[in-house]
Amino acid sequence: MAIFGNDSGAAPGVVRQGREVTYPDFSSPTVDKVMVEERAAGLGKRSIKGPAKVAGLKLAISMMDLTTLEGKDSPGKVEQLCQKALRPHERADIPSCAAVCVYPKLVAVAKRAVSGSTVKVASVATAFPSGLSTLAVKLADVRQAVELGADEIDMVIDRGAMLSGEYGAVYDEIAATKQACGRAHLKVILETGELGTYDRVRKASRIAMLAGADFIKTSTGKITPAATPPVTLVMLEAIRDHAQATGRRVGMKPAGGIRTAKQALHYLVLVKETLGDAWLTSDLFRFGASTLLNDVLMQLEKERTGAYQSGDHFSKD
Ligand SMILES: O=C[C@H](O)COP(=O)(O)O
Repeated sequence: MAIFGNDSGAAPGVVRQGREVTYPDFSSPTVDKVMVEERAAGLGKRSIKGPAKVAGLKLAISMMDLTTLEGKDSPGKVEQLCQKALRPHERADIPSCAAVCVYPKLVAVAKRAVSGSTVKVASVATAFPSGLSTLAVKLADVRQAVELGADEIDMVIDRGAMLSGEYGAVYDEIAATKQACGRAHLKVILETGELGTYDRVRKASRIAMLAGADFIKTSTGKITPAATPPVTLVMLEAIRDHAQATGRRVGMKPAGGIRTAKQALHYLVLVKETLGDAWLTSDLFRFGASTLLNDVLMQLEKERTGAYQSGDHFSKD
């Protein structure tokens, strides 16, 4: 892994808009690539069967941000998504999803559709997915989504700034976005597939948490690689260290490319082994996924009936 020449983040005493700004210490440990990949893969080999599998799959549903982020999204599609998040299956023992995740323009539709339920409305904002707008436009995007009723905001970090070592700028933008969120929870998308190294993922996680992130999230789902077990493990370790140092529990959201029940169970094992049972709740762990739900439902029906049902049995995600 690349090791940064100067790992201490923005130097104290940076002058911004005529005043001197002192940043927190952004230094973060170097990640051992081989070890993190081996550990992440090893934790995926656990065999989870029977009641433990059923419990894990139901938990995964209750932690899901059921997502649609397509240019062709419409009020009708979002209403359908909300119905599915509210009641994923006719079986009464299957929980609702944690949230739906939509573009700002569709927040009001989603909010109406889930009103009176526990399902939250999350909105991507800050010129998702590239983030390449001015800060003023990005903050306006956030404020508008919150005014429309978003309970949670999924922002993207400035990857260009992160890659060129402008850590103070990354921090400032997250802190400003947190302020613009008001009562809404902030999830900070690192877009790990563009950060290039685990060391940078680890540092970006630290910067996001220091700047006030309620959750850190791997990816937009718009580029490959998106969420992977090793990159998630790196972020979980950063969350663990932050909690130990500050007492603050930050949540984790792997997102993008998570499509199977088997993958979901693997992520749950990573969380349990790194952060413990305290994080096995939708307040501290979410899956961002557009198509995972049907596979999880199919596996749950298989556990109940002993046979796979055809995909036609489930409404399309
Ligand atoms: O935040 C969630 C992602 O955009 C969903 O990605 P996915 O379509 O690969 O599941």
